[in-house]
Amino acid sequence: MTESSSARRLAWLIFVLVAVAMFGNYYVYDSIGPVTDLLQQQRGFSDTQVGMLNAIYNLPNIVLILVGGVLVDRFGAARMTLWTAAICLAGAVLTAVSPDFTGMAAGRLLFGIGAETFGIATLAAVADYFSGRDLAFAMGLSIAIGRLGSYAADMSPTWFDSAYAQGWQPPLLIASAIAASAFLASLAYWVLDRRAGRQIKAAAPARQAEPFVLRDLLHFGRAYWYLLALCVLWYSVIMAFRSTFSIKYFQHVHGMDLAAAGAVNSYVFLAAMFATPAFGWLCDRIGRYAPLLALGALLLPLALAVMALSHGSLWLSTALIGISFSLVPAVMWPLTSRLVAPNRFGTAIGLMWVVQNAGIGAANLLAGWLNDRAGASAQNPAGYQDMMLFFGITSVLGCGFAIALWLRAGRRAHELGHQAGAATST
Ligand SMILES: C[C@H](NC(=O)[C@@H](N)CCCCN)C(=O)O
Repeated sequence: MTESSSARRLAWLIFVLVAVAMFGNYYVYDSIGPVTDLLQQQRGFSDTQVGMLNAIYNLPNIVLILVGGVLVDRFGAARMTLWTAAICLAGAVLTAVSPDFTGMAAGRLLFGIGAETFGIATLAAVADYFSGRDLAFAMGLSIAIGRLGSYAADMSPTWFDSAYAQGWQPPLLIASAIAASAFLASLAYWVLDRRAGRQIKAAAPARQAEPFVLRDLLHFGRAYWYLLALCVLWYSVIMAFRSTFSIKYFQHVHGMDLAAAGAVNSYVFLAAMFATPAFGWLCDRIGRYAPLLALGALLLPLALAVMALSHGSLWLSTALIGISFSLVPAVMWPLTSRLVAPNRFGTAIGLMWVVQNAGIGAANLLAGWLNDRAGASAQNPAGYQDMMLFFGITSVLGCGFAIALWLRAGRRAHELGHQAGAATST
């Protein structure tokens, strides 16, 4: 076996471990939704308390992820994946075994503190081991496996029906067991990284741990700031609409029942599992990041317009959202690794996710307020127009930043081909 083929095997072995860890992390993140009803029936939790179990995940991250990103650059992806997987495991166990709401909320808080930094560390791990040719494919595949974790959590009432029949606790203990497997995979990754990793890390320049200086943020090029703006605007719309309001909107405006509305929503997730790595692969092959990103960003306002203006079947708008939901993440994260120096990748993502978390929170609040103000309901479907207008304007702005990035790429191609040896066309 040649040195490069054994290096490739090791890189893919590490990828499998990181992907198992990501699956577990996304599963635990989405494990509260399916037990909501049981928590309300058996423990008497209110809607606000259940909402708090998810909101408390985002709250610390509005500040903490930047620190997490800096720590990833300082201590390396493998060590931070291991530490944060341990924090996530502790959080998942505390959530599952706590006798009261306060203990469960503390568990979710702990999980949230670990989970977003874990997300940065795992993206950095993939960037460490995959160079230009496979980078977008490997990142797309790892995100897809994370989405599979979310999908598995949504399907868990069917797959683990006997656990759900026993009450709220067994499903959360299953989530803890999955968090434990994520921790073991992170431990194995850390061991492998220490033993052999240094020889084979991608052709990219190695990360040199350097102290963080606030001034470094100013050295990110203009293309990075356009990407950050797109990240905030696009994720705010996609998360607030798809995860919070879409099912209700499909029921009230398009006359669907709950099962049909949920199915339409889940097709987007399902499609993303296959399409995200496929788009990553395409991106690696043609090396044109900026136009693909602009296309993905453009499809979101188009999908919303089709949805709001037509009353026929939702297949076209669902397909457009599905492509956007797959294409934008498949391009955005590998592109970020090209826009900044390797030893600032964690910091760059951390900064993007700080603003992204705040944006998603604000978009959820504003959309809910617009619906309440207009009295949106099944009896008053027109009441959803303001929300759709808000999502439409926000996504058009996001698309504007994607186009600005593309135009910038034409003039400053080197900014988008940062990695040595990477395909530099944009
Ligand atoms: C890779 C990207 N992740 C994020 O944007 C995270 N800030 C949020 C992840 C939430 C589930 N753990 C993505 O999933 O597209």
